[in-house]
Order: sequence, then structure tokens, then C-alpha cells
Amino acid sequence: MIDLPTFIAGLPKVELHVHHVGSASPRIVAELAARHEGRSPVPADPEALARYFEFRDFAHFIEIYLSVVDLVRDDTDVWLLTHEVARELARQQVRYAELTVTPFSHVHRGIPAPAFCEAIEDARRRAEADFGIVLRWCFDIPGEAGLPAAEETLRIALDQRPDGLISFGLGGPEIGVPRPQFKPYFDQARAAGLRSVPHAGETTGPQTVWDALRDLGAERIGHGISAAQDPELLAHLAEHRIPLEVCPTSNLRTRAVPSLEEHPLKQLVDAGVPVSINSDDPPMFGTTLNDEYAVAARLLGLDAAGVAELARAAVDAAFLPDPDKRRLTAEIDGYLGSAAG
Ligand SMILES: O=c1[nH]cnc2c1ncn2[C@@H]1O[C@H](CO)[C@@H](O)[C@H]1O
Repeated sequence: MIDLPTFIAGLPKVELHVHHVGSASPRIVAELAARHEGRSPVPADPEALARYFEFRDFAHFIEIYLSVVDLVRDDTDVWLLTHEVARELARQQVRYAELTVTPFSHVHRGIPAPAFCEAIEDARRRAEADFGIVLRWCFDIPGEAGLPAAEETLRIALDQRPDGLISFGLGGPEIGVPRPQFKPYFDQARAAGLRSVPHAGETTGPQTVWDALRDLGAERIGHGISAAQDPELLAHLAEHRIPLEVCPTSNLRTRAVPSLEEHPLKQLVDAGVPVSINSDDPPMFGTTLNDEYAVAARLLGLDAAGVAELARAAVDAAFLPDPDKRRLTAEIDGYLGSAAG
């Protein structure tokens, strides 16, 4: 039997919670920063960049995140970033990823919506041909920009309707950004066939998760870790099979949890809540999806078979047609069988 990190590295996986700009590799950040030298606080040097990505708290994280968003100036930047993100995911044996993209931020900074959507779509198709990875989009509202951003995100989603778009989300801060105000936008997105995947319960308590379920029709929850504080909510999530997209190192690095040992992942799993393991903004948090699987294995005390079960749970939680889910699950089972044999 191979060791666990090697097993994880070769395990076919799906990634359901990873942000587009937040996945920019140090090389891409450096390339963009160098192109816009002197006009950005983002350092091009990898060591300085690692220090730049040390976050005091969640608000500081969002501030830094937006400074990296500022580096994305045109559709060529968008294409490069997207293609590179897909390359890195495919390298980790990710077969399918739902990438959270924030069109409002880019359109607001001067990239026209059609050009933005063409760039991500072209990169998606090229990545599928080049690396064999399937990408889908979640368009999220950046919560800090409020209802005008909700309106614009919905308009872009419905007017452009890129082929890869499958879901509608809500990111950014939760404090001062109550979920219920976004109900009309989620209603319209859902009526148009998009799935509902808001962030909730990352930096605020369980009530935000209830709001996301009741008002936004959430079918999965981004993070949702504060559900661990509410037994009734845990029972509800378990009973209705509503998955939480858990990103342990992200929670540590934004200081949503004080230490990995205090992360509620095990409580969530023990309560029967479906969870997927995800990387969120991997280079910003100094992690990878493979590392997150290793962290989860440690927190849950899993062997290879247990880790394969996590990978299957993510497939289950994906917005994929059943035949695709069966195929991916069979691939995971086959890999486990051959690795164990
Ligand atoms: O962990 C996270 N929680 C919430 N939003 C995030 C996270 N990582 C990246 N974003 C991104 O922050 C931007 C500002 O709202 C959005 O683009 C959102 O996608």
C-alpha cells in the first residue's frame, strides 16, 4: 500500500469550492504584477507575496483579495488565469471543478461582460482539450458591493448565459451583509435554472446558514462551518442532504477558526452532514486541494478508503448529471482497488 499523500495525489477528485482569482498561482500573480508594476501593492517576488498573503482577519483577506482582482485588466489576463487554474487542478487529478467566478468585479473594472464571458468560455474549452478537466462556473455576488452587484451579476448571468454556467453564489463578508436582501436575485437565478450556492456560516453564526437555506434556496452551502454550533441545523442539513463545502486551511488562514485542531469538520461529519473538502483560494492560503484532503484525513482519522469516501462525497454533491457521477465514482473505486491491491 502506498503512503497517504501519494494516494491522495493520484486520487481522482472533484473540486466544488474554489475561487477564480483566488487560485492565481504565484507565477501568474507575478506576471500580472510585473505587467502593472508601480500601480499595484501586490508584490511580484514569491517570498514577499507569501508575506503579503498573511491575513490579520477576514476583512483584511477581502482587502488583499480585491488588490489581486485589480491586477486582472483585460480578457487576455482572464484567459491566462483561467487556463492556468485548470492546469493546476488537473495536475492534482481533479477531473471536474465548479469554479466561483465574480464577473461583477471584472466588469466593474472595465472588462465588458461579453469579452469576460468569452475569455472564460474559451479557456474552459481549451483546458478540457489540453488537460482533460471539465470546468463549470458559479457566478457569485461579491457581498460587500451590495444590491447593485447582485443586480449586475444576475444581469450578466442571464444575458450572457455562458455554456459553463451552472450556479449562482454569494461571497465576500457576511458581517453587515444579511443574506435575506438577496432573495429576489436568487429567485430569478433559480427560475432561470441556476443552482443556489451561497456562502454562509463562514464568519458568522448558524442563523446566516438558516437564512441562506430559507431565503436563498441554498442547495449547498459555501463553508457553513458555524452550523456545528446548532444541533437543529445539523439535523436539518443531514436530513435534507444539504452539503457543506468545507475548506479547513482557508478557515485557519482567515482566522475563522483559531487552529485546525479546533476546526469543526469532525463534528459536522459525525452529525451526518454531507461535506465536500475544498481549497477555496489555494495559493493565497498556502495550500492545495491535495493538502486539504491530507488535513481532512488527519482531522477525521482516515485511511485511504476513508479518503476515497470523501472524494465520492464530493462527486455526490456536485451539480453533475447522474451518469457522470457514476463514471467518476467508478473511477475512484477503481483507483482505490488498484492502490490497495
Ligand atoms: O473564503 C471566501 N469567502 C468569501 N468570499 C471569498 C472567499 N474567497 C474568495 N472570495 C471572493 O471574495 C470576493 C469579494 O467578495 C468575491 O469575488 C468572492 O468570490
